[in-house]
Amino acid sequence: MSVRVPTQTIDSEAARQAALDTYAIVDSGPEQAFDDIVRLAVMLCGVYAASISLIDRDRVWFKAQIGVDQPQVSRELSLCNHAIDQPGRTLVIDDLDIDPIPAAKRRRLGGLPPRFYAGVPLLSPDGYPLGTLSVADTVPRHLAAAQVEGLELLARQTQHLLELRRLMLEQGQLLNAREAAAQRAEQARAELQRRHEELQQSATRDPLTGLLNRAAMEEVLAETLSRDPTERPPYTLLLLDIDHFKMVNDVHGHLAGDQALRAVAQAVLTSIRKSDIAVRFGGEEIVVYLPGTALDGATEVAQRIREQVARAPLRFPITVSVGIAAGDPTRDRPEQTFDRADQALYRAKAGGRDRVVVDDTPLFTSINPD
Ligand SMILES: Nc1nc2c(ncn2[C@@H]2O[C@H](COP(=O)(O)OP(=O)(O)OP(=O)(O)O)[C@@H](O)[C@H]2O)c(=O)[nH]1
Repeated sequence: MSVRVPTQTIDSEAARQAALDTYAIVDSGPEQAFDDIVRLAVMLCGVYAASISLIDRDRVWFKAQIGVDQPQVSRELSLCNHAIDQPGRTLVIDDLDIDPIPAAKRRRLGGLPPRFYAGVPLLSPDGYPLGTLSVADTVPRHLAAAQVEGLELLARQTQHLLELRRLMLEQGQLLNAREAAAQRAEQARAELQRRHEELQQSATRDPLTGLLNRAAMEEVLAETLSRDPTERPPYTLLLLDIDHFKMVNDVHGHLAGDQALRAVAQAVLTSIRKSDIAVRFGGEEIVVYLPGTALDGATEVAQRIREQVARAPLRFPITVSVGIAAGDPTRDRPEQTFDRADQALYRAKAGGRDRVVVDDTPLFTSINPD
């Protein structure tokens, strides 16, 4: 790490503090790497005490220390605070009795006042002094040039550790920001999808029964007809109508009629497969399209619906009549199949209602004029 030492002394305490805050290190827990450095400093200089001191607003806090009595001291009482007055230089005072710093008077190392002090300022890459790596003793001392140089090397390693910590914090923040942005994007996408589905639902569903509405049926029909007839499977159509529904409304009221309609729709939905399509075609008329289903299968479905309707939990009994017709896309058009189902329904009504009637027109007579 190359550190640009400012040519002037600290021109802004606020900027210095801001630089320190970017490391989020003050009041953090002990870390082996920092502890190792103060241990090495003690061994290198053969002194009683060493510390990595960080200068916070109005206190000096020790990230790592050996032989220092307090976990933190006020700035006025700190020798390190004095050492950063000249951020680019190591401060060495062999004997504080001869060369006194007022703060030293009230500091204690193992209960005794310090006599020797050497501190290397720790700088941010912008040159702001963050604190010091310092050694101290209760007796006067003199460091050899190699020891001072070694102490400065250890200070540089401490700066590397600080930078590593800041980079990891930034990475973490970046990751968090990215995750938060991805989460927000996903939420927005889900919301859009939900609203789209809601709109789709309201545009294609009959609100009373939840069945597809006629507009949706036209859409499905158009889409189906756009495909090659040979790719479309044969199918059956059920045309279902509630019996004497006018009377249900007249006798029990329109709301009860609505309930009956919902019960019939429910009976239809629980009797068909996912691939089948049920449409509220008119007032109380429901069309069910059963692709790939032959007449006998469709008759079973229709009977199931009839039985379910008969068991519907309503205050009054209701029945349905069903007409069924088979369609073959390679031979007849949908309206022809629909007409045949309608005729079968007519016969069910005429035959006494509450029944299923299958169209018996031989398929080969149903010729597609196109
Ligand atoms: N409650 C309610 N009634 C509806 C709704 N849509 C249509 N109807 C009623 O359904 C009744 C249909 O009656 P008709 O077509 O005369 O037939 P029906 O009384 O069922 O007699 P058949 O079909 O011959 O058994 C009318 O009274 C409509 O008002 C609806 O959404 N809710």
